[in-house]
Amino acid sequence: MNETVSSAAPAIELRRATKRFRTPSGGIYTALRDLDMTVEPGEFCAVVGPTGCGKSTTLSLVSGLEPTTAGRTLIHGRPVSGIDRRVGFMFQTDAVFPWKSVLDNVAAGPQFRGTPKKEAVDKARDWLRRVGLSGFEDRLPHQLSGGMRKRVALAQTLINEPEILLMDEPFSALDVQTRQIVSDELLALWELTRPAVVFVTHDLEEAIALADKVVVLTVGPGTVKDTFPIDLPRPRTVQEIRFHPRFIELYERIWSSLRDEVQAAYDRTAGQSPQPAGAA
Ligand SMILES: Nc1ncnc2c1ncn2[C@@H]1O[C@H](COP(=O)(O)OP(=O)(O)OP(=O)(O)O)[C@@H](O)[C@H]1O
Repeated sequence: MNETVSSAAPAIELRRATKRFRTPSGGIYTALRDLDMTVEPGEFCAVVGPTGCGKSTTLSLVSGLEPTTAGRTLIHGRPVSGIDRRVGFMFQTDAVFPWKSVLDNVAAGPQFRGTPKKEAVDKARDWLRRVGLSGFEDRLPHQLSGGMRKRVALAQTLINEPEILLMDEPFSALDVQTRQIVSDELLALWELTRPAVVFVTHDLEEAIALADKVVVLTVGPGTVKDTFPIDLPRPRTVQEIRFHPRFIELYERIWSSLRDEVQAAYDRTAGQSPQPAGAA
């Protein structure tokens, strides 16, 4: 495929993507089935769904951590074949070297990618400034608050200038106020570099406040139930956008789609089998 084709292609495309895992007892478990999803370059997509529906598995396919069993997963029009340098990740738990300073942690990514140390450190200093951590360069990660550690994680991820950013409940360990502040910082930084984002969350308010579209997955095997464009104005402040009348309308519409899936997942775990007969 030539560059013209790939630059016009969506940043991420899952086409009838199916993922089956082998279980410890030798059976097959279908986590995702025929999932179709597209994320355009620069688009912020949030994914919500009940517990165990395959949200993290979807990210694993896009990241190349797990191969797609059937169907296709494409990045910029090309099938994913392993870890791609254009893809950045941010998870619930921070990926830091606990013995390294904040500055060295942020500089580590570019250094691994071959940037000379001085240049990497200068760049790291600049990113720490952007996330409001100037003056904390010499601290060790455990000497920071949870919110500050998240800002380090943002700097660590964005310093590599990913074209695609995969975020798996990145702020769920934070208290509500800190979470909102860090979410605003994420939006401001996203506006600067505009990667395509897939943001997995259990929090529908967070999904609507951040995203350009919200994808609702069904109870497992996960597939796309509905996709809702979020036509709220930008720039947004997550603390305030939730008072917008349109926010409340969107919340009601999306929740009415999500509610049945959440209930079905709950019923399934309340004493029944992990997957209904014949689902695999
Ligand atoms: N490596 C694996 N082997 C077997 N089953 C797996 C594996 N990884 C995930 N699964 C199963 O696939 C299903 C989807 O898991 P996944 O973590 O993607 O769900 P999720 O929607 O992210 O869940 P949660 O909302 O609870 O974080 C789950 O039932 C899980 O147990």
